[in-house]
Amino acid sequence: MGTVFIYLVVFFIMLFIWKYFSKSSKVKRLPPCPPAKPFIGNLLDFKGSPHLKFEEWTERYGPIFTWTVFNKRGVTVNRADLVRKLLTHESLAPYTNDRFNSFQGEYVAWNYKDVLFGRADENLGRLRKAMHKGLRLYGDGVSTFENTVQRELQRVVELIKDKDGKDFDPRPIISDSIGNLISILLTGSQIESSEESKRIWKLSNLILLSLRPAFMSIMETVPFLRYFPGPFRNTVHDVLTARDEVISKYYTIARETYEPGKTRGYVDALIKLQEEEVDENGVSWLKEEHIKGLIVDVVFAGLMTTTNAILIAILLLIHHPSVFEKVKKEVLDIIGPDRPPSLKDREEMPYIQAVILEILRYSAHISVPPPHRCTVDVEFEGYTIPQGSIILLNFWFIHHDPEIWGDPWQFRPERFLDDHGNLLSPEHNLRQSLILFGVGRRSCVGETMARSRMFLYLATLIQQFDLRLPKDHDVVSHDPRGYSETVILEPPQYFITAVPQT
Ligand code: HEM
Repeated sequence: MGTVFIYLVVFFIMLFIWKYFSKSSKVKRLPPCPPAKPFIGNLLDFKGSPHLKFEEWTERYGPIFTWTVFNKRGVTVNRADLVRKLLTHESLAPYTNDRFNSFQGEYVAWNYKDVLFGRADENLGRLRKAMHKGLRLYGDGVSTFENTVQRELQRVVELIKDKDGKDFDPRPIISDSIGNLISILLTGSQIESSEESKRIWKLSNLILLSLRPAFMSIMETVPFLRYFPGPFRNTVHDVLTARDEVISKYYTIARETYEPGKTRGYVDALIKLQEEEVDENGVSWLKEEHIKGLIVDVVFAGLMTTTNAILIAILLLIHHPSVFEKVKKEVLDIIGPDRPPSLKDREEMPYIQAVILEILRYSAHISVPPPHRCTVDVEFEGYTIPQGSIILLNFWFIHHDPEIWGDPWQFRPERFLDDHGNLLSPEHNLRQSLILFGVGRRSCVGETMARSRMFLYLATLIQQFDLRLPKDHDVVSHDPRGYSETVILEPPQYFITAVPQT
């Protein structure tokens, strides 16, 4: 009874907020909007996959449309050239690259002390730089990274050989392996137990769940719901518990055992930066909570994105044996059967590069990246995007737009090659339409790492095995329209056969 009363009070407060904001809107011309219900707006439209709903709306309302959930307005942008303009044009970029008020930013990232959920304030540039430095993917860092991944891949190859040519589900092997790499990246040490792997996956899964548009809009409109018994309080509790477990494992221990002059991994590199970048009073701008926030970012953004990209890649390759044979030939011609693939090989391997681009385009598995927020009323393409609007980038449609791609539902790496088999230059129209890692001030900080890991994993698996459809299990479709309903898409469970290269 008490809970019902509380929810009724909440309902009336929200009704008041909605009325208040509806009256105070003095926007000139809004983008087209699908029909919305009084008070809740388009909330019910987001029951399923947001990216599929957005695809439907793009076909009906065009490249920019708007929607509401309670008093929150969202604007969705559905063309690569428009995304580029909105996020990078000098007259717009200062106002379109903030993130929005979020439960994740406030609670999970210690009041926006990270990059992923962090505000576009004076610290953002420094934090992005700190993250780049911590990831150490330049200079000597590249060979350290390469050696680590190569060693990890030897372990993966042995695990797959143990399957003895029988069907197996590659997810546990790949997800443990990427988890292991994250652990080595953070502290220099491997994951010690399956409990540890479960811990970082639990945190990532919970953050992913809390990123659903309906959940976020409700949490922003009525933040105090998190204090009342019910699903919101439970989610908040679960995410924070998982976050603290990860931090105590990766930050607290690294801090206690830190030795100046010795950099075991990302956490040490950040502690070192904290010691170096101090003002005249010896106080660093990089606070302990920033370091923790950056750890949460690497765990969440680094784990799910690449694991799913590699699993999608394997699924696509077993369904496209002619692509597999072609890429295998390139791997064996350039690298040969014995030596581990190295990042330098990439320059001579246009086909595998085209395959990786096409895997990421075809699946568009970051279907709707983390929302941006408009900090002032912005005039754009004849419309007003009102101050405070959430801006969502519809990467799903952008990478499947038939006007750009012609046959978007065909997996065809050749689309990224010219008549001589060379990779299209980054300036080519099609490459410009590919904005998988975002553009401008909030583009992906982990792009180099993600691309490098994908290359090394795929080149090694293709070199060492013939990857084929399963013999004794149902064949699962590779079509991304059937993947999970979360904002980072993941393929359903599937089985493969891997015959070792003789
Ligand atoms: C296939 C793999 C990946 C893809 C496709 C991808 C894609 C993206 C996209 C689309 C964004 C949002 C851009 C925007 O908001 O405008 C983003 C942001 C971000 N990514 Fe990635 N990402 C990948 C892997 C990674 C990895 C491995 C890391 C870290 C180790 C990472 C760290 C981040 C961070 C911290 C941000 C937030 C940047 C900011 O807000 O300033 N990502 N990524």
